[in-house]
Amino acid sequence: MTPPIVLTVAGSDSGAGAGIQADLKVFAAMRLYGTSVITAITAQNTRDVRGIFPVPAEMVTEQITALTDDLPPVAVKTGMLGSTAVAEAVSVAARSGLLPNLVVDPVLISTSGRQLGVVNAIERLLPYAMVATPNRAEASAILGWTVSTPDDMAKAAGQLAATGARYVVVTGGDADADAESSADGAVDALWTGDGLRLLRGPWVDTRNTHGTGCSFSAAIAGRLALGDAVPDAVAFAKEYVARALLGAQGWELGSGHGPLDHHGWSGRDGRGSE
Ligand SMILES: Nc1ncnc2c1ncn2[C@@H]1O[C@H](COP(=O)(O)OP(=O)(O)OP(=O)(O)O)[C@@H](O)[C@H]1O
Ligand SMILES: Cc1ncc(CO)c(N)n1
Repeated sequence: MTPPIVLTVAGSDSGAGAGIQADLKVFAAMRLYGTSVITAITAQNTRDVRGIFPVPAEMVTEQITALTDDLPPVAVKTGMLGSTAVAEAVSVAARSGLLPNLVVDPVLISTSGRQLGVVNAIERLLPYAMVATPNRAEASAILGWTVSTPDDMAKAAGQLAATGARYVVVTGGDADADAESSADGAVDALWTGDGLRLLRGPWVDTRNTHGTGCSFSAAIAGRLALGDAVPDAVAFAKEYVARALLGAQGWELGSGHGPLDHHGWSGRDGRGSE
């Protein structure tokens, strides 16, 4: 069967744990055909982001039109956009209907603390999002108040719907900074348009968490490309990330936050059947 096309619009991570490289691994693990539009090049490893080279907005537009003319995606995710000009170029494409089933991961700061995006750029794109996937820090930056507990996450998910995103998942993966919340398991809050749900999964105790957010949003886009409804795609992505974290728990790649095992299906195929 010809695989569905799924597109990532994101930054390159030289360490290949996050960004474009992580997204393409997720798509490959799901046996989808992944394409990519690169918004910035980062010099990065498991410890830090050392340099950022932005791609000009015109070149981002040229990549998008080259793909939509010949390899049109069924679903799309965005990650690091870098600049307001790039976010504007991506918003123009979204407004023209070139980016269907759009999952917006509002990347603002890397796990290692480097600024990778700006709030007003993300806000331009959110009205076109089918799903937005901010973590707690990103939700806090967009809303202007500190999102911390599961109750806060649920409230934030509802408030973020006002940005125009149809579904919002506020993820709680940075809870390793916060032992109390990791004791509750891995909690995410989902706004579905007509209600809120808390999604709970087992907490995986590991240092290898580089790229969890990128992989999560890529897996959601992947399942949308396969025809899932959004809540099912989100549930699948949560389980996928948990498995990928477990698979890489014993890995020793780099001395910082190492990558996930994107192919760690434990006998499953990429489309979720045993
Ligand atoms: N240690 C963990 N154990 C289980 N699930 C986790 C863990 N860390 C993250 N997750 C899950 O991974 C998904 C992505 O969430 P997370 O909050 O980590 O994204 P993020 O902070 O944007 O990632 P990044 O660090 O790549 O920016 C969520 O479903 C979250 O619950
Ligand atoms: C390129 C890139 N995108 C996203 C993230 C966030 O994890 C990162 N560290 N690097």
